[in-house]
Amino acid sequence: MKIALIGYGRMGKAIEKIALERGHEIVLKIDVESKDIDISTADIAIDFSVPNSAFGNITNCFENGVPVVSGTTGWLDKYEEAVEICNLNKGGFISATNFSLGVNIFFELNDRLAKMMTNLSDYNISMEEIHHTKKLDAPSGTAITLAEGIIKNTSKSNWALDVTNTENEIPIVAKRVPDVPGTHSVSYTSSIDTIDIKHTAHSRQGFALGAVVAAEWLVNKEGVFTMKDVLGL
Ligand SMILES: NC(=O)C1=CN([C@@H]2O[C@H](COP(=O)(O)OP(=O)(O)OC[C@H]3O[C@@H](n4cnc5c(N)ncnc54)[C@H](OP(=O)(O)O)[C@@H]3O)[C@@H](O)[C@H]2O)C=CC1
Ligand SMILES: O=C(O)C1=N[C@H](C(=O)O)C[C@H](O)C1
Repeated sequence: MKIALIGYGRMGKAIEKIALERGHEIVLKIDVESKDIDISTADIAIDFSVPNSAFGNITNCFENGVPVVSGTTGWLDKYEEAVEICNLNKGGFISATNFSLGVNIFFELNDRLAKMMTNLSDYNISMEEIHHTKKLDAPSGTAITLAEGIIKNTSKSNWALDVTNTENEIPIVAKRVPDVPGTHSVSYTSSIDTIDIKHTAHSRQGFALGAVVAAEWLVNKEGVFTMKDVLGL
């Protein structure tokens, strides 16, 4: 595949390495300085950039017939609008807050646990995410997806950052610690015990490999898909 990388930071570089190892070609590297780029020379674009550029770059791909795998977080309030533009252009799109196999299994586990806890009102839910200090958004996209999984399956109606004692919201604590690739945990605490589930990424390799696998899966397809489709979960 001829891949355009949108964003050539920590993730862009990790994706380049894995894509080359798997026999793909990087034909474009797009960053904030890029001007007059002809994206249509690529078979697919992989976007890991910044929240305020993602929507424009992604929809530009759809308008030029290039499918997109996007991992950028912090812009997803415009996701439905991007989906509409993808469908209008008969494009291909996968956006995921986390491309690693492990986290996608963790998402399933989180949904299942939330279902089991639905009627157990003695337990208080809380979440924590820990990332490196260069991260622009908080809470992480992965934490928001986990919270959405809990909201879908319990009486909680929202999530909130750094709150205590809330009836309807899931409290999320976001910590920033040098060099941490991404750690997420969900806890259910009662006076008797605590149930914790936790995912710890040891590097960015899982995110990058998942994004390249998603691109290989999407390249000749039309439609809007998720990592559940890619992984058959
Ligand atoms: N879904 C997933 O599995 C994962 C998602 N992420 C998400 O991916 C995103 C990128 O993360 P990461 O690589 O660590 O961040 P980096 O800051 O290392 O990389 C972002 C890159 O985007 C570039 N950029 C800035 N403006 C534009 C623009 N207008 N067009 C294109 N590129 C631009 C930056 O360039 P410059 O430095 O010159 O400003 C930088 O090279 C984040 O939103 C992060 O949350 C991260 C890991 C996994
Ligand atoms: O910015 C990061 O680094 C990460 N971002 C994603 C997120 O916001 O969930 C995924 C991963 O945790 C790393």
